[in-house]
Amino acid sequence: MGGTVPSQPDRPQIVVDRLTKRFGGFTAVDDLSFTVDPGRITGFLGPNGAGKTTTLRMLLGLIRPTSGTATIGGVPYAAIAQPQRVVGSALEATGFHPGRSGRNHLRVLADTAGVTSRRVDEMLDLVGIPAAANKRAGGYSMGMRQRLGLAAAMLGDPQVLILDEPANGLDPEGIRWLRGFLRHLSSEGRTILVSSHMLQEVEQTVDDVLIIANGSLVKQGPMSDLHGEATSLVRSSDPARLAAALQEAGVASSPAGEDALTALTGDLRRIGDVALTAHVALYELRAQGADLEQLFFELTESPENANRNLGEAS
Ligand SMILES: Nc1ncnc2c1ncn2[C@@H]1O[C@H](COP(=O)(O)OP(=O)(O)OP(=O)(O)O)[C@@H](O)[C@H]1O
Repeated sequence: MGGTVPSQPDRPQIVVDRLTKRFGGFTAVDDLSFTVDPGRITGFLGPNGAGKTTTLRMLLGLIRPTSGTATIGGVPYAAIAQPQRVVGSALEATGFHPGRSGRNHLRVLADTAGVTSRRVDEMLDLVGIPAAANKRAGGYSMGMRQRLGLAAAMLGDPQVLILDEPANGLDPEGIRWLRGFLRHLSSEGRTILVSSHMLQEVEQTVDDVLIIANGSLVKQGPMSDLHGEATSLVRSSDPARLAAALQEAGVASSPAGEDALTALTGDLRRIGDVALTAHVALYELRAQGADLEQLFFELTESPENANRNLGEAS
């Protein structure tokens, strides 16, 4: 706070550079570096205890790094003049006064952030809990508390959103809603960082992934790189001919029963295009999906194998 305040770029990037946090002799975050780009949803993934929350807390200026830096739009969080207008965050779905209604909770925050109370009602609408606005937040379900947390994060109309496990406690409908919500915000060019301890939970939500284990980065890149590990089941009129055509197109495959192949790609369009060109009729074409659970396990349980497991992906 105080001093000269550098102006924030319109589309701020998050940059974490050699960030380390030790608690006594224990290293929770270990020389971690990554960037998070605007206009994309980035999943910050790792098993329980990997150091995600600790990293987010340093990013939000709540705890001090042992070494390294974390900046948003080029400056540390603490140096941002009106942080709620630049960065919205929801670290955990607690911290609500249980006796206070959702609306009153947001009003208190709106006052602090210098935001009109009209915006409070707009945000309650935005997150889909207007009917619960006057109910005690203490009686909210986990999903409703998550939505209230998102409403709070969005109060200042921030360009950057940092959310810790926002899908926790949401039912499938809630997760689908969250996906649409975040997608809309990222399409407006906002920078969105979302943590999760389950890759599958955010598989269809995020554009990019950052995977950490034991406080260190094991993988950063587009989600499609992980999907690149996928395979597809292809049933067709002429599997041998299709296998040859796929091979020519650089896609390996192996027989999978009578009229089927397993192709080593999750790119269904590509298979469809190759089949069309080869004049092979497709009877079934379905992504079998990378075994994300297995992949996540391999990445986070044996970081030294990460690059090998992911081939060229970086
Ligand atoms: N204040 C603290 N003092 C000591 N150790 C801490 C402190 N905060 C976190 N840790 C430890 O640091 C490690 C990383 O914790 P962190 O909460 O960042 O992990 P996480 O990836 O967010 O996990 P989870 O998904 O369980 O929230 C854990 O082993 C945790 O016990």
